[in-house]
Amino acid sequence: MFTPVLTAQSLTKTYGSTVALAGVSLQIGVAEAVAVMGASGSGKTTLLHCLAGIITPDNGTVTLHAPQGPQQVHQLPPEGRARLRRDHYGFVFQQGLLLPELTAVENVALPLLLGGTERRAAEAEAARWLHHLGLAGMEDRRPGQLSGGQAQRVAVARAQVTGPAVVFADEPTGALDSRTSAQVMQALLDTTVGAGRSLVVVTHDEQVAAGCHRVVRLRDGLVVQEHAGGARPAEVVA
Ligand SMILES: Nc1ncnc2c1ncn2[C@@H]1O[C@H](COP(=O)(O)OP(=O)(O)OP(=O)(O)O)[C@@H](O)[C@H]1O
Repeated sequence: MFTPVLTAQSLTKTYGSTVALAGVSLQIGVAEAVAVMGASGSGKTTLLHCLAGIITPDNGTVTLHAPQGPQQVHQLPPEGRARLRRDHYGFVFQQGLLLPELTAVENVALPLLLGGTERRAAEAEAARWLHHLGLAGMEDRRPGQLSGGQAQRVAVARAQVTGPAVVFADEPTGALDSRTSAQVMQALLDTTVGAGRSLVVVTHDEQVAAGCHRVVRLRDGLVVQEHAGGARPAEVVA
């Protein structure tokens, strides 16, 4: 049975005369991995940012089906969207966006500290995630002392540490070779859909999309194709 975690309806967004989204409707299911693909400029990042409450659409609605009731993401003021992102979402970007002056464990602990968790507990939980992602022993390294794949796994750990309902990833493997890319994508899938969470991943990489349940293709700000990816729910849902 398909249970939606996120519902977007008729999203539009323009920047001056550029139409980034021309009316996109999309549902993301609980424990579903959805790849968003399309040519450069087709609106992928704009869609991800609308779903994630980073920006608001000009028109249309985004509803997060949170345990405490539906949240109208598009109507929230900036501070409400910031809270929603902190409480319900995780993020992984192409370059990881780790803070260079913090160690791996401090980077991963950061979302918990911002949410009010005490430092010792936050760092213990962060270390647990690093261990889970095969990074035991790297806790005290700074991002500059990690390989690209290791840094991305730290970013995956940071996205998961608060137990978000949905993880958004924008080209999470874009800077990696294909073998490392496959490992990072597997880590993302294991820690999201493998734990009952949802994943929305913007990618140009067909291999990454093949690991998802569903692939949505955009052109000129519209969904022009939607088809199953390579993953079957029964294989990845714990
Ligand atoms: N902040 C902005 N200001 C002006 N135009 C923007 C802005 N953000 C996006 N755009 C424009 O909106 C359109 C869609 O951009 P978007 O980044 O969503 O595309 P994309 O599919 O993610 O592209 P890419 O694959 O190159 O990252 C593009 O024409 C882009 O130039």
